[in-house]
Amino acid sequence: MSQKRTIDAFFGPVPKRPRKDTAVKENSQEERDEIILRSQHSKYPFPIAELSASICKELYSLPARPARTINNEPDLDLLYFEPYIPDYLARQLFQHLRAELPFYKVEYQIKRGGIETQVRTPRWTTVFGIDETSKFDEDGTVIDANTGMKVPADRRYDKCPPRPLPKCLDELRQSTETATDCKFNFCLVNYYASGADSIAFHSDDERFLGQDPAIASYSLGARRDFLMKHKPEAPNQGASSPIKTGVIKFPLNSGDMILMRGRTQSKWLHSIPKRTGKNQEDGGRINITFRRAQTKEGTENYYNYNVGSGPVYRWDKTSGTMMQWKPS
Ligand SMILES: O=C(O)CCC(=O)C(=O)O
Ligand SMILES: [Fe+2]
Repeated sequence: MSQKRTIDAFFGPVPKRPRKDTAVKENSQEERDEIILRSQHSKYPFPIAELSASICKELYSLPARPARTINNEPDLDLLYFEPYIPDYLARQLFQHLRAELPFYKVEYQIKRGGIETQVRTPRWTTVFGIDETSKFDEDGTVIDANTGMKVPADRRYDKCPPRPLPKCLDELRQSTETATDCKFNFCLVNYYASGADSIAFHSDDERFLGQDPAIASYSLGARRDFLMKHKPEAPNQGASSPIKTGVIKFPLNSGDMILMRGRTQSKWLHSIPKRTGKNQEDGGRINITFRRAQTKEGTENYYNYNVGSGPVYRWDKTSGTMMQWKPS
């Protein structure tokens, strides 16, 4: 057998078992790629496979193309990597993440015009990370970022306990930090199973992200339109002539990454609209965003809306759908 790669202590490998269905060749690259290491944490429903050694190596050569700055509209500041990840690699990443990550279909209540409505998130979601007041030690225990002491029970961490980024997402985070000069402590993942899944116009400008947050957003899989429009300005606010930009459309391809920064979140809205008709069955799309939350309220918010309190789902290759997962 070939050598085991070194890994962080708390991502300890599941005992190695050669796969029965593969003919083992002597110390070849294929053989090394057959050894599946898994990230583990007490708050993961199941261990999460790492990327193969060969995919991992490819991540070091990213981004595939230098970024283009898009700042030709009022308050808009984007870095567009077209692509960040080349197509063949984006395809492998898509397959890996869809098969390996735990997903959720979060439901929550909102009050509109005094009436309570139940909302079912129109896509699959999952999240990993912790705000900057805390971090994980080598065993995966939540410790205070300053003192290094174990964080005592905190209501904001109780309902959905925080969990670290698995190695397969953490490696992309590291690449993203190097390419953008930004720091991230959260990774949110959306899976749009078909064109019927969507995200409505919104901005990611919560207070817990601080002023003018930078958010890196990756697309893998099916091409979907990313729409942006300026927030309406109050009539007598600042500018002598009101801002009229209309809707800007980015047809995002697999492997593309957009870094939204500056006033983009405070002044603009973005969305992924549904696709209808013959475009609806598109094979699915994964969106990964890296963000930096500053307070425990951020951790609470992200887990509430991306994990929630419902069942865990996992991709089922046979049926090609997400299936409810139960511990065996
Ligand atoms: O899927 C996308 O590209 C956008 C996702 C998004 O805006 C969000 O998760 O806040
Ligand atoms: Fe967003």
